[in-house]
Amino acid sequence: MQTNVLGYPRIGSQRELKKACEAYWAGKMSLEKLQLTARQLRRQHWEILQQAGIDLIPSNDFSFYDQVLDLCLMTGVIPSRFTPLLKSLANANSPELYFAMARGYQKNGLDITAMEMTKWLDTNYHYLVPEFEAEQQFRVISTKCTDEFKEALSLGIHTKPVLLGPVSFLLLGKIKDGQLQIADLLDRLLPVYLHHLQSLQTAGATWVQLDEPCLVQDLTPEEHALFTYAYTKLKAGLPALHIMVATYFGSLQDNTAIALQLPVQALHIDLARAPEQLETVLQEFPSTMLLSLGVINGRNIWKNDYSRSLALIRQAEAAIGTERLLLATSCSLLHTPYDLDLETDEQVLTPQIKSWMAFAKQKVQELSELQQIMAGNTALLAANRQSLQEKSTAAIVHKPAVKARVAALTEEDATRLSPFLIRQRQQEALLKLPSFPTTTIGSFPQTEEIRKLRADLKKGNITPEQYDTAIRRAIIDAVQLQESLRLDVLVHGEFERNDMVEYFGEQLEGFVFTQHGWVQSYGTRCVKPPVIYGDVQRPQPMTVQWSSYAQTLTTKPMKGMLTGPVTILQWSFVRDDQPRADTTLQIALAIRDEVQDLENAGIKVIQVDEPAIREGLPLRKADWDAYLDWAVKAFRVSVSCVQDDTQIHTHMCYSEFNDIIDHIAAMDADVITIETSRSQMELLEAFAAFRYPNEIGPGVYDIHSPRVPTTAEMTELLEKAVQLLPARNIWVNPDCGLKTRKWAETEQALRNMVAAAREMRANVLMC
Ligand SMILES: CN1c2c(nc(N)[nH]c2=O)NC[C@@H]1CNc1ccc(C(=O)N[C@@H](CCC(=O)N[C@@H](CCC(=O)N[C@@H](CCC(=O)O)C(=O)O)C(=O)O)C(=O)O)cc1
Ligand SMILES: N[C@@H](CCS)C(=O)O
Ligand SMILES: [Zn+2]
Repeated sequence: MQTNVLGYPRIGSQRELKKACEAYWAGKMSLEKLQLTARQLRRQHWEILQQAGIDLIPSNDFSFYDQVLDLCLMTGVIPSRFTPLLKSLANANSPELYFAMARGYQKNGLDITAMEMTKWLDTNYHYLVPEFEAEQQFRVISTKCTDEFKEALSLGIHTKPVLLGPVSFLLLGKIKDGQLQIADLLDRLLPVYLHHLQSLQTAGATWVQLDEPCLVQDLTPEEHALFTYAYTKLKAGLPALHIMVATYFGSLQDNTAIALQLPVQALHIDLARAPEQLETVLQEFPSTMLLSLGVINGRNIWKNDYSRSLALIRQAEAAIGTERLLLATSCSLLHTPYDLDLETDEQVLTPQIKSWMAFAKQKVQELSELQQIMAGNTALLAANRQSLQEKSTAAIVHKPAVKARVAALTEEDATRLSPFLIRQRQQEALLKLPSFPTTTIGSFPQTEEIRKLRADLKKGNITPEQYDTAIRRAIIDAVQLQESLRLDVLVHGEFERNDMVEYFGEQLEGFVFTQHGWVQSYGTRCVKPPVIYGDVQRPQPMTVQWSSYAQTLTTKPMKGMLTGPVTILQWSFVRDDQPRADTTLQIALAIRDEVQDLENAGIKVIQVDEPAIREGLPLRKADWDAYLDWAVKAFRVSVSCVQDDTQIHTHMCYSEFNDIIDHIAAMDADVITIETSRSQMELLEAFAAFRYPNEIGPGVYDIHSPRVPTTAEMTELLEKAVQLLPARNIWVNPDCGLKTRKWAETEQALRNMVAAAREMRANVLMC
C-alpha cells in the first residue's frame, strides 16, 4: 500500500520564506537570494518526505504567495488593469507582475489594485481570486509546475505535481462579465492545462494530482457536466500520465457518481472530515481506479487514532483489495504547523499535552507508521492506543463545573433584557453620540517597535513592568490622537495583543499555545492558532486592565474589545473529542464573564468581534441552519448579560450577508460594523432588503491598502448608505482593524473619515 501526501507547508519552519519575501519587497534582499531561499525550502520539504518513505511526494505545492495566483500565471489569467504594467515589463513571467497582482502596484505613475483575496473554502487561508473577464483568453506564461518537477528530479526525487483542477479553478474564480459562460471558459482553458500536463509527462512525471475541492460542495447538473467534460478531454491527451483527482474538506455525497465516472486513475477522498462517505464510494468503486484514503487529518494538530484509521483501511481493503489503496493525508498539510519537535519549552507546551499532538512532519511519519501497522507492526498500534487512552481520561481535559455551566444555559441567558428599540433609547441617553458617530474597529498599527517589545519581554530583555509601561504609553498616544481627530467612540488600540485569537487563547484555561506553530494565513502573513485541548474557562479578567486604563484617559466612551466565541473556535486548533458547538458555548461563557467584568468596570460600549462566523459556514447548504443556530446562540450567550444601556457592537469582515442576513439579525448586536467599501456598499443591499433594524457601521475605506481615501470618496459611500438604511442607524468606520497599516496613512485616512462624517451631519436631515 503506497503513501500519498497532498501538499506540505511552505513558509519555512522558521518562516524563512516570509522573512525573505518581506526583505525582497523592502529592497533588502536580491531576487537571486530570494530564489535560493525558495529552492532550499523546496529541497528540505522533499527530503523530509523522501526520508519518511512517502511514495507520492508533492511538488508545485510551493508558492511565493499563493498557489491559485501561481495557477493564474500558468494559465495567463491576468486582470486587464495590469496591462500597463505588463507592457512595461520585458517578460510577463516576472516577480514584479506576480507580486503586483498579489499586493497591488503604486509605482512609476501606476496605481493598480491587488487581486481580491478570499477564504480558501472553510479554512483561515486566503487565496487570490482569479478574475475571468470578457474575451478571456488563456495562455502559458509561467511553467512553474514543470520547472519544480524537474528541480526535484535533479535532486533524485520523483514527485507528483499538484495543481488546482480546471473546474474548481473556474468555480472558485469570479466571472467579471455576466455574458461569459463557464463552459466556454473551460473549453478555452483546457488546452493550457493540457500543455502543462503534457510537458510534465514529457519531463517524466507519472502522477499528477488535480485538486477539485468543489466536488464536496453543492453542484448543479450543469456543473456536474463540466467535470465529466474536462477530464474526458484531459485524459484523451495524456496517454502516460496518471491523474489523481483530489477532494477534501467534506463528503462527495450527491457528487459521488460523477467523481467515480471520471476517466482518471485515482480518486482521493477526505476520511478525516467525512469518514461516512467511504461506504458509498466503495459500493460503486470502478475496477480501473485507485482510491486514496485521506485518513491523516491535515486540519488539526492531534495524533491520529490508528485504530479508527485502520478500521477504515480494512473496510476499503475488504471491498477492493490492498493493491488499489493509497494511505494519505486528508488534504494538504499547509494548514498545520511544521514540526512538533521545535516545541522545546515545557513551560509553554507541557510534555503531557505535547504527547497528544502531531504537526506536519509528525503526520508524515504517521502515514509511514500506518503502513508498518498494516504490515504487522502491532507495537506501534499499542503505543498509539495507550496515548489516546491517556488523553481521553486526563484530568486536565475535563472540568465538570464547566460542563455543568453549559448544560444549565437557558434561553434567558441568551437574550438581552429589552428589545433593541428600548435599548437604543437608553444608549442614546447615556452615550449622547452625534449622528453618524465615528469609531474604528479596534487595532491600531502593530509597529515593529510594538512587536519588538513583546519579543524582548519573551527573551527576558525587559521586565513585565517595563512592557506594561510601554504599552500604556502606546495607549496614551493612541487616545490623544483619536481625541485630536475628534473620533466619537475610542479604542485602546489592541497594542498588547500578538493576535486577536492567540491573545485570548494564552489567557484561557483549556487552551495551550505554541512557540513555533505558525500557519500561513495569506501571502507572508501567518497566525499561530492556539490549541483547545480541554474544557474552557476564564481564570481571571483578560482585557479589563487595558480598557479601563484607556477609559481613564478620556471622557469619551472607550470601546472594550473582545474576540467572539465562534471566531476563537474557528481560528484555533479544536479538540476532537466533543462537538464544536459544545466547545464554542464554553468559550462563550468565558467571554460573557469578561463582558460582565468590563461593564462592571464602567465600560459601556463593548465590541465582540465575529469575523469568522461566515467562514465557519459548512460547505453544504443543508448543514447551514444547524451551524448558524449554535453560532448565533454562542454570540448571544457571550453578550446578553449586560444592562440595556450598555451598547454591544460586533464586527465582521469577509462577509457576504445575503444568504444569512436573518441569522445576523438574530445576533441582535446593537451595532454591527462590516466590510463594505470594496463592494461600494453593495453588501448593504441585503440589510436594506431585510429591513435590518439595528445600527450598522458600513466600512467606508479598505484597510488592506496603504492608499489614503479622500473625504469625497467616503462621503459618496455614506450617501449610498443613507439611500439604503435609516440615517440615524448609520455609523462611520473603516472596514476592519488597522494593525497592518502604518501610522502616517492611518492618521490621514481617519482625519478624512471624520471629515466625511461631519459633512454627512451637516447635509443629511435626520428623522
Ligand atoms: C483578521 N485576520 C486574522 C485571522 N486569523 C487570526 N488568527 N488573526 C487575525 O487577525 N484570519 C483572517 C485575518 C488574517 N489577517 C492577518 C493579518 C495580519 C497577520 C499578521 O500580521 N501576522 C503576523 C504575526 C502576528 C503575531 O503573532 N505577532 C507576534 C510576533 C510574532 C513574531 O514574528 N515575532 C518575531 C520576533 C519579532 C521581533 O523580534 O521583533 C519572532 O518570533 O521571530 C507579536 O506581535 O507578538 C505576521 O508577521 O505574519 C496575520 C493575519
Ligand atoms: N478588533 C480586530 C478585528 C479584526 S477582524 C481588529 O481591529 O484588528
Ligand atoms: Zn475585521
